[in-house]
Amino acid sequence: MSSPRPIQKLSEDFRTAVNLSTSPGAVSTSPNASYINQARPRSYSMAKPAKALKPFSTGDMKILLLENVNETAIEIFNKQGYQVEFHKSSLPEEELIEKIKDVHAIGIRSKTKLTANVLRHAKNLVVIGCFCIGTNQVDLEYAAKSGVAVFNSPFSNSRSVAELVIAEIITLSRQLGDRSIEMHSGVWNKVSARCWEIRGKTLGIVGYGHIGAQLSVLAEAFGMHVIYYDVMMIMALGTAQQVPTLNDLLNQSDFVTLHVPETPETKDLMSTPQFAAMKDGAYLINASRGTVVDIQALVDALKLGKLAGAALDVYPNEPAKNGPLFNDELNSWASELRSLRNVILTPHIGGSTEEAQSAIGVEVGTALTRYINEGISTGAVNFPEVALRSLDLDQADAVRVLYIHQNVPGVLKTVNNVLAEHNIEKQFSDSRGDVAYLMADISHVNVDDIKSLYQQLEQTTYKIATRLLY
Ligand SMILES: NC(=O)C1=CN([C@@H]2O[C@H](COP(=O)(O)OP(=O)(O)OC[C@H]3O[C@@H](n4cnc5c(N)ncnc54)[C@H](O)[C@@H]3O)[C@@H](O)[C@H]2O)C=CC1
Ligand SMILES: O=C(O)C(=O)COP(=O)(O)O
Repeated sequence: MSSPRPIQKLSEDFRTAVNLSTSPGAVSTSPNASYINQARPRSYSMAKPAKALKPFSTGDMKILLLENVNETAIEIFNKQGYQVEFHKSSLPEEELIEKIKDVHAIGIRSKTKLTANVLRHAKNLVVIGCFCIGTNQVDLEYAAKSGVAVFNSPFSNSRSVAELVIAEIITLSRQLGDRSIEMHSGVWNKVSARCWEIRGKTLGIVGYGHIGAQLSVLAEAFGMHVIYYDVMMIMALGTAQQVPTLNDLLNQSDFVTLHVPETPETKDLMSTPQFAAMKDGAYLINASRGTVVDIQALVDALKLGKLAGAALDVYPNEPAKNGPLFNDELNSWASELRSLRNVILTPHIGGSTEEAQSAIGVEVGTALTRYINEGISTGAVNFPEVALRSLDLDQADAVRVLYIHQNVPGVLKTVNNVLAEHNIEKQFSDSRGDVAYLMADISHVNVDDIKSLYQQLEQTTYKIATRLLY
């Protein structure tokens, strides 16, 4: 092994050698102890001090955060010395395209649409963070094929959504929304007609995943009988029962609540025939995605008195920012829906609690930092999941190779021929669909080797993206 050199010096040498400034190639900087302590996966041995790897010198990494991503994430990125640009709302497509051109990472929530048309302008993009559960707003396949990993927070706001739904079940059942609106306009209207306890009523949960299952437990604690429909066979919690078809659920439930992802199969899952199949006087709750309900058909069912009420948190078109924007221009049925009684309308706040947002900020912020600094893709939603134990601090002449490529035969042979001049200490490779990802730690590499290694890997036929960390 050659004698260790100051890491900052090595970084400068490499930057000069390969003439890279802010491209997603690779330059390391000095270790950042706070990151090592906070973010290292628990399963990693801390027996030997780990070498911190970064692809850019401090300050080169540009992160664009939209939609009021929580300050816990900003703190994580600031500690790394990354440049953070923060916006409270999402951006119009043209502005987004301009901004995404030179950023290395972007953090969004459910509004920002990262379509192929937007992503093709993102020449330096390494990673996308969805600071929410849903990832339907991102073209995941296009991102993967461009070598961009996508991370989300699979369950940090599930409890918040489940609690909101419990509140809505009682609010609908007791017509609390209407009573409150009346009182605010000075009207005393004491009624008990068609106001019910929820005890003993049947809750039908469509989609028994993280949110549906959590809700099931809470609802049973209120004395409700729970049934659920899911495309998968899922173990029932408590005394809940899975039913074989959506229709079985619809014609037994007093409350139907939707917790499915946005997919082609769930588009208009609830439309005229499904409302017809529901019990007379039942209620619908949707806190999943706006496309899951045909809202004009819901308006008709409510007007006919078939349903006794509904609570909607999500809509096919949602405003990009706060303000008086929920109108017919956005969704043709908006004013008709707003005029209906016992209909609760909320502005996509299911996951909007201090607890959820702060947890999501830490979770996704940490995942992005780990991917940027170490290449670890565990938990990515569109990408092969690859991780290696960290390099030790004393491994000054070691390089971590991150090589994303098309998943075709023969690539590893070519790449290993390039790497074989060095000592491959450890390597791991995985594929997902058309994309594969190789991570290798190699030693006995000097600065000139790094340049040539980078160039050789960049020239391979099936390469999608290369990063070298050291
Ligand atoms: N309103 C809000 O603020 C929030 C909304 N969401 C939405 O809620 C959705 C569900 O979240 P999780 O429970 O965490 O997801 P999950 O992935 O844990 O569960 C979804 C369940 O739906 C089932 N499913 C999929 N397609 C189906 C179909 N066609 N019919 C019946 N079941 C189907 C799946 O098998 C799975 O069990 C998210 O995808 C997101 O769109 C999530 C968080 C906050
Ligand atoms: O987590 C999700 O999927 C949500 O729908 C919440 O979205 P938001 O973070 O409020 O834009």
